[in-house]
Amino acid sequence: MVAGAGLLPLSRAAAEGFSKYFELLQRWNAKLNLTAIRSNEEILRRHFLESIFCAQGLPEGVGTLLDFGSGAGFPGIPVALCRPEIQVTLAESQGKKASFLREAVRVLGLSAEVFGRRVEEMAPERRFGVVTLRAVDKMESAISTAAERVGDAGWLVVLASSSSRLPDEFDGSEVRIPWLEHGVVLTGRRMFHVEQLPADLDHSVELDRDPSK
Ligand SMILES: C[S@@+](CC[C@H](N)C(=O)[O-])C[C@H]1O[C@@H](n2cnc3c(N)ncnc32)[C@H](O)[C@@H]1O
Repeated sequence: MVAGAGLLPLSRAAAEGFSKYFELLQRWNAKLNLTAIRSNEEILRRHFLESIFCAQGLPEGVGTLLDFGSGAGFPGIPVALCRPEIQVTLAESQGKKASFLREAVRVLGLSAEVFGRRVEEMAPERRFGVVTLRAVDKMESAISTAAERVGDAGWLVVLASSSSRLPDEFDGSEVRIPWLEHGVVLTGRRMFHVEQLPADLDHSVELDRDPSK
């Protein structure tokens, strides 16, 4: 299925991890309604393949990743399986989903951290090399909260529809998810922190001004 979707082959360890993860998700989902997608085929196509596509496209040399609003673990757990060199933090504020994530981390033997509260409650100094965001409510405001957690020269990666935008301080590119009609991965690298801009800079005037006048 992975090769058919144009993705790179998985390592044996990752493939075994995905198989255990799928089994665990089916079992918990039957009782706790962790994801609105119920059919096995759609779970594989949407949650698994999209997350693997995201994981395989992450830049090299990344040390830490925050999955903002991880839900049942997408894309954070697939990232931890495909890119074991990245230290993943799964942030999920709903108790039952955070419990599932802790169980998944245990069963899959991952070194990922589960942060079972809102990202806004994390220590203010915590920053990450990459912050991922997928299918979180109120996407616009979630993107700006997520952006605050991206470290210097770090990356913000948003799986969304093509109408979503990254904040101005991110130099972004967009890759279409080949098997989805509207799905894209927006990837942007932080150029500067908003608080580093001079306080007296009036952006609207600077950006609109014609340099010849
Ligand atoms: C619709 S689910 C999607 C989960 C997953 N990212 C996916 O793509 O399947 C969104 C999740 O984000 C969580 N969430 C929303 N805002 C959050 C925040 N500020 N901090 C932590 N979790 C948050 C919600 O509890 C919910 O489980």
